[in-house]
Amino acid sequence: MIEYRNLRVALLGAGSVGSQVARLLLEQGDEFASRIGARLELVGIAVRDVDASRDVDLPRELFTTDASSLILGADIVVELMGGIEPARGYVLEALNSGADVITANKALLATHGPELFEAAEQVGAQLYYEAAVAGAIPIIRPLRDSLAGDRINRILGIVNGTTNFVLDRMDIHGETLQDALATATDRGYAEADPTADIGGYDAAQKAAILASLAFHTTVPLERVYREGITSVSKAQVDAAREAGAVIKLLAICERLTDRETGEEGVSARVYPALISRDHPLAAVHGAHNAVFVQSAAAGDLMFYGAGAGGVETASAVLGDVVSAARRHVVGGPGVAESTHADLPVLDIGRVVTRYQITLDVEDQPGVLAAVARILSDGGVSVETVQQSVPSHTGPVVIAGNAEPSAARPIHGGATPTATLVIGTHEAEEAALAATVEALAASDVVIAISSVLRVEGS
Ligand SMILES: NC(=O)C1=CN([C@@H]2O[C@H](COP(=O)(O)OP(=O)(O)OC[C@H]3O[C@@H](n4cnc5c(N)ncnc54)[C@H](O)[C@@H]3O)[C@@H](O)[C@H]2O)C=CC1
Ligand SMILES: N[C@@H](CC=O)C(=O)O
Ligand code: NA
Repeated sequence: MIEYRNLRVALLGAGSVGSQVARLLLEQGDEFASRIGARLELVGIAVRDVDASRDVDLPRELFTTDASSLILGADIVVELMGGIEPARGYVLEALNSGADVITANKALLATHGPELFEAAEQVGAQLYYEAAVAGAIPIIRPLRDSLAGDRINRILGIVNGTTNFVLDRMDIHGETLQDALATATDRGYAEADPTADIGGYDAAQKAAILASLAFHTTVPLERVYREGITSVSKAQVDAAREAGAVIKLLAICERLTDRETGEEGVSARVYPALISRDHPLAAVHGAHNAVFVQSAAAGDLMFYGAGAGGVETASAVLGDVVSAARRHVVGGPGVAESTHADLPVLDIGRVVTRYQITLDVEDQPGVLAAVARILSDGGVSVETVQQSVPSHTGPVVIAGNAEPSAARPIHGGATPTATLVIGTHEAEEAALAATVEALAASDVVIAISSVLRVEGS
């Protein structure tokens, strides 16, 4: 027997995710009422254009362009518009009025999170955001609640569905980045501006959110090192496959000790990296995501599932709606953000990982020794070297995200060339970058065609 009054839900946005949330709220009203002990009443849906065509058939009378009026008097506001403004203003309006807010907006959380959490705390409202990281996969709640008694040391994951879809298509079907991105956009995986996906911005926002939660430290978005996938070439994808590896866009958040100062800090970074085909992350296909969490007591945990997609993401949003609604009905404490550790966020230069450097050299006696000397002088220790002859002279890439520069001509055009693929042991990023510059400046090196980090050992 339901006695609690109806809970008024205002929905902002009816795109890929919002339209599915609205459909499920309407279709599963009785089921939700039983789970919550109160009926959820969808009071309206704010959109830019009430007459726009939508994939989902929803009652026209629910639509409005007046978001502020909807927010007024709502118990729960679901923000699925995306972007910073006006979403930020509406979320603040909702929180200040005492409504709980559910959002999937990682761009907003990663840039204005502290302001929003503060506003929520002031009035005792709650801000829920399970859908903001890794779509349908439960990862926010496990980090915030289930692992609240543990110490998280590292998070390694694929957290952007669009780029995983694109890299997968480039790898398996030989598609171009542009064609694969068009399909991802059609399927509702991509952001309104897909540059956010392929430029690594979306993954960086998620890394900032994950690192902040995991390390009880506010990690500002601008301290997250970011490289997207726009410079990943077909040649790199093909070479990775031939070598039994695959390129994935990874988000990595970890505790680090600065080798120079001994200071403990955290690092959050996003870049395309090589991982072995044997690694479980290599088996994450399409728009799926996977997040590995390494913690002191629980050990290794893996979270896997749909990282993007309208109906899949709606699941995470509705989970938050039900939680918020149950809090209205049965009470209980909310969850405050925990940033007490306040650890420094370390620069990318302090990160330690392995690398694969592919370079074209003159095929002459002594060249290998000269290359080995440059690496050793730079403090970068070589694990493997493979050589093939002949080679092309591709563009020079000085660092992972640097713009390619023109290859130097081979004098006289007759010098035989060879391609060296060097795998390094772990090295500090700063040492590696300086060594790659020294290699590029060396007379024996014709071109550096690829520098990739190697993760997941
Ligand atoms: N599509 C996906 O797979 C996932 C999306 N998200 C996040 O969910 C949010 C929504 O994403 P999508 O549904 O894909 O976006 P979308 O672009 O498909 O839909 C956005 C909706 O918001 C409305 N809207 C936008 N600006 C507005 C404004 N100024 N005033 C009124 N209405 C406005 C639009 O009319 C549209 O109905 C974003 O924050 C996105 O990052 C999170 C996880 C997965
Ligand atoms: N554009 C995002 C959507 C989910 O967050 C992605 O592709 O992962
Ligand atoms: Na999630």
